[in-house]
Amino acid sequence: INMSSSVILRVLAASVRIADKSASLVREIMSSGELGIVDKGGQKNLQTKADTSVEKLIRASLLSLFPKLNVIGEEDEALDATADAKAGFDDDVLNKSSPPEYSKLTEDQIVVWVDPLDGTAEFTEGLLDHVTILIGFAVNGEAIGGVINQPFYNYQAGSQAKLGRTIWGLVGLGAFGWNRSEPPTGRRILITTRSHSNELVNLCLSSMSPTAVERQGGAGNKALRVIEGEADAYVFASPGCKKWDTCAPEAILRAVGGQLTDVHGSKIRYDKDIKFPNTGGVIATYRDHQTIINLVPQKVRDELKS
Ligand SMILES: Nc1ncnc2c1ncn2[C@@H]1O[C@H](COP(=O)(O)O)[C@@H](OP(=O)(O)O)[C@H]1O
Ligand SMILES: [Mg+2]
Repeated sequence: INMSSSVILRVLAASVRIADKSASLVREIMSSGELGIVDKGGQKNLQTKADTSVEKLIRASLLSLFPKLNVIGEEDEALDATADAKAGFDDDVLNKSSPPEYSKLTEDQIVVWVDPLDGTAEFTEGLLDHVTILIGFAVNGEAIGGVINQPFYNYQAGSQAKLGRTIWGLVGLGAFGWNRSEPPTGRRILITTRSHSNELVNLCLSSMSPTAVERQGGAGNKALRVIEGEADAYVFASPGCKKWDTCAPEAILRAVGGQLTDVHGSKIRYDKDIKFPNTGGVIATYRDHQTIINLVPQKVRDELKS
């Protein structure tokens, strides 16, 4: 390991490898057929053995290398000392040079938001390409870097296709591992929740005169669809998403010039002592963010306070 790399690049390089190991674990649990589904209460709020085992793996691996990081995860599992923490570092990340603004960051300044399995409801239903593993990094309350691993990418592409992929990014450096198809001008495909819809969510969508509305699981998955040009905006007028759902997606969007905010267009904060829910909802775009924000109806603005 190149110890001359900045801390943020080393944390990212480790996280890319940890996310890879996590993806193998998720695929193993899926093929075992024993998902161990637990209902956490509320609307489609599920947990599986994959959520808890992956969170333990990510937590143990990161903290064994960087003990001063602030790691916050969806499942809040106690640290499992038996998790094999040796994942190594990704060379492609280490070979980049850190943007100057982050070169002096220290471990304790970084807050890591972990969603071990985003799109859990869809995972239990076999909609495997909606599932992602999210590791996001925040500094001074802002999402600055992240990893999105899609463990079942290509699962319908035949047995020759390589299963799974990793997208990572850092603001000021860019994001890697994605491919954009430029959408036709004038199109407005909105992408939103599949399993957490309600009247307000639908009111917001219908007020935006969409060309089409797609309903898919996962905040990570939906952000990727926007980045790659399959959808024009991710719109979720609900307080149901949490910081671990949006930190990595927001950082990667920002790294490629996009935005992820609440429905008022205000930045989401990721300080270590912040409340978890994104009470102002979520809107993400690759471009023309303000155009979408301007279409949010007053009733939605009134009901979703930042
Ligand atoms: N009403 C709600 N209650 C609980 N979780 C919600 C929710 N609305 C959204 N979420 C969470 O936000 C993430 C994205 O939601 P969706 O897939 O519906 O777009 C999911 O994360 P997890 O799958 O990691 O739990 C989901 O559980
Ligand atoms: Mg999630």
